[in-house]
Amino acid sequence: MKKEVRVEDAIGMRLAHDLTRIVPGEFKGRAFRKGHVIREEDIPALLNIGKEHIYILELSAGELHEDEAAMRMGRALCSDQMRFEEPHEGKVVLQAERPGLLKVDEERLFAINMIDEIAVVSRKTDTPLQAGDKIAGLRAIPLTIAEAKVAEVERIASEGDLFAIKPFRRLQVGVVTTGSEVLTGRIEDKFGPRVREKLERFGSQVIGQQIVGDRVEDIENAIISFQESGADMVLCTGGMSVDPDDRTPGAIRRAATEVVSYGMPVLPGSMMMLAYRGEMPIFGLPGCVIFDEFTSFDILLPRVLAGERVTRSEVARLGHGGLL
Ligand SMILES: Nc1nc2c(c(=O)[nH]1)N[C@H]1C(S)=C(S)[C@@H](COP(=O)(O)OP(=O)(O)OC[C@H]3O[C@@H](n4cnc5c(N)ncnc54)[C@H](O)[C@@H]3O)O[C@H]1N2
Ligand code: MOO
Repeated sequence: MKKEVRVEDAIGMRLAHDLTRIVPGEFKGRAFRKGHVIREEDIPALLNIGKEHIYILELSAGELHEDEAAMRMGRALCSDQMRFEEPHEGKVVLQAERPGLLKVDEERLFAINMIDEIAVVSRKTDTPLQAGDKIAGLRAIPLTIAEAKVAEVERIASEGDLFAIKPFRRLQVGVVTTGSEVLTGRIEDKFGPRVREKLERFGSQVIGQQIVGDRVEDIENAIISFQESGADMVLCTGGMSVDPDDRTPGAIRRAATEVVSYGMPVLPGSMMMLAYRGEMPIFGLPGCVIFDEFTSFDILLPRVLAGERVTRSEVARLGHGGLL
């Protein structure tokens, strides 16, 4: 049961929920905490955030306060390597405790959000996470909610992890840089530092870089020699498009035992190639990876680092939302 009381008459009463203040561009957050006992000096501040009335609450059996509902959903959905804190403004946030690739069971998330008055809002599956990153926000929509709805969330959650974090492997990576302009020293190599920085963010490292020209055999041999000297992955840079000097795709084809895809429905990064030589992934990185902050490489690299073997049909699915 909830009853409305004018703020002027509410001195000495307890707030039934957190109250939010928003100042555009400056502040959005909790102005008053649930349970706060209203004092005479609070009244102007309450009126300033538009509260002329407050609720006085008496929960009936089978009814939960929004904070209790959020806490119970937090406990049900928090899996390994995640944490959450007490609710703020009726919402609990799940956060990653370690870096890794987020996996979301999309169908069961959908089932939970089909429960009326429940909102479980997550990052997209396959999002790379750093420690401390948010994974999901959980809340009941009304101030009080039927306990049965929260129990249904708990039932769906008990079928297995709705959210999981796959750790990143720490790979030893070889870089094969193609292009006569780099080999002859006409221009300075910009690919090496670029991919080194991307890999280090995930805890992997470049064990060597071979600067070769545009000859197919040289590119192929460089890939094979990296594998023989213990590389877990090889990145080939440049020479991925349609000029007569663009020989990298052909060389990767010769070194590979499986070509997953040459070309991806992602822009930028449509000229990227992914292949495997045995278990070792080989990427062909087009020139845009030096230039653009986020490309198809940034979509696939975290998945490969999390130990997933990417398939052709998964690549094809990237077209939806692939215009970055
Ligand atoms: N007619 C077409 N033009 C282009 C196509 C196409 O399909 N048809 N594809 C476009 C796409 S997409 C990309 S991305 C770019 C570049 O593709 P490439 O991987 O073939 O890049 P390169 O030709 O090797 O080099 C382009 C540019 O970048 C410079 N470069 C290359 N490597 C390095 C390096 N290690 N350090 C610094 N700079 C480097 C190179 O000198 C060129 O200036 O093609 C589009 N065009
Ligand atoms: O599509 Mo390219 O490989 O710019 O980006």
